[in-house]
Amino acid sequence: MIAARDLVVRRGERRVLDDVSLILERGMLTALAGPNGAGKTTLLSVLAGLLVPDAGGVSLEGVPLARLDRRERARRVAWLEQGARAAWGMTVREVAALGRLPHGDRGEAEVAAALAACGLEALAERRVDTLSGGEARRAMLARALATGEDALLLDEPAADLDPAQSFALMRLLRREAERGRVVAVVLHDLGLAARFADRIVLLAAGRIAADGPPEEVMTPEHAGRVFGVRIGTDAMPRVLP
Ligand SMILES: Nc1ncnc2c1ncn2[C@@H]1O[C@H](COP(=O)(O)OP(=O)(O)OP(=O)(O)O)[C@@H](O)[C@H]1O
Repeated sequence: MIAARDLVVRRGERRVLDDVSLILERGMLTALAGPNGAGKTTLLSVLAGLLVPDAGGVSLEGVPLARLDRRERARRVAWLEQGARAAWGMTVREVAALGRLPHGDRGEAEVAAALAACGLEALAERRVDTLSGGEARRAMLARALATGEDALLLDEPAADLDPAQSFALMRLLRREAERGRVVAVVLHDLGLAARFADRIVLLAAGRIAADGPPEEVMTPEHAGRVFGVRIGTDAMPRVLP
């Protein structure tokens, strides 16, 4: 598991993470949601060990991330940054294989499994700079999948994906969680979070505003307080997963 305790990140005078504590268990799919600027990316990058907090700390299976060398951390915690895109002419397979860099091996079986999981087998030899936005997003996801042993931390992986691909992504993440990984994912699509996540952590102004199963977190009261919008349960036609 990944445990974060009393995290504070300051940007100038402002605390963009303000005393955040949270434990991410293996086997659970956790969605991080919240308004723009709430601190989701900041939190995920601290959890990945890429940003050192001003106070507090993060541990992976009881070992402080700061004590792991960068290579080991990169092997164990896979990270997909927001808007990640490979812009040069590598093939999809080569991009996925970048996930094996911290392992120092070719990891052909892991790369093949990641490509298959992302539905990219038919595109494996295509140059990534010829892909559609959604296909390119899946190629970057395959890179993350090929890497991580313990944890997958993904920042808005569903951006650019159509409904079928979004659902496929969430099912894939559920399977990864069920295989015993820690899986945490930033989502702006609250419907997607509500349908597929085991747990939703709602961030607002650098603090945890709500944390629990979707039915407890996705309430009209939280939506009003955190996002300033009204949500209903019956007015709109719903796409079923
Ligand atoms: N390097 C930086 N310097 C100054 N302020 C920063 C820096 N990085 C982030 N911030 C600020 O910290 C706050 C939290 O940013 P963060 O990217 O974590 O938000 P977010 O919840 O991921 O937002 P979004 O949904 O828009 O991606 C924002 O107000 C942002 O402007």
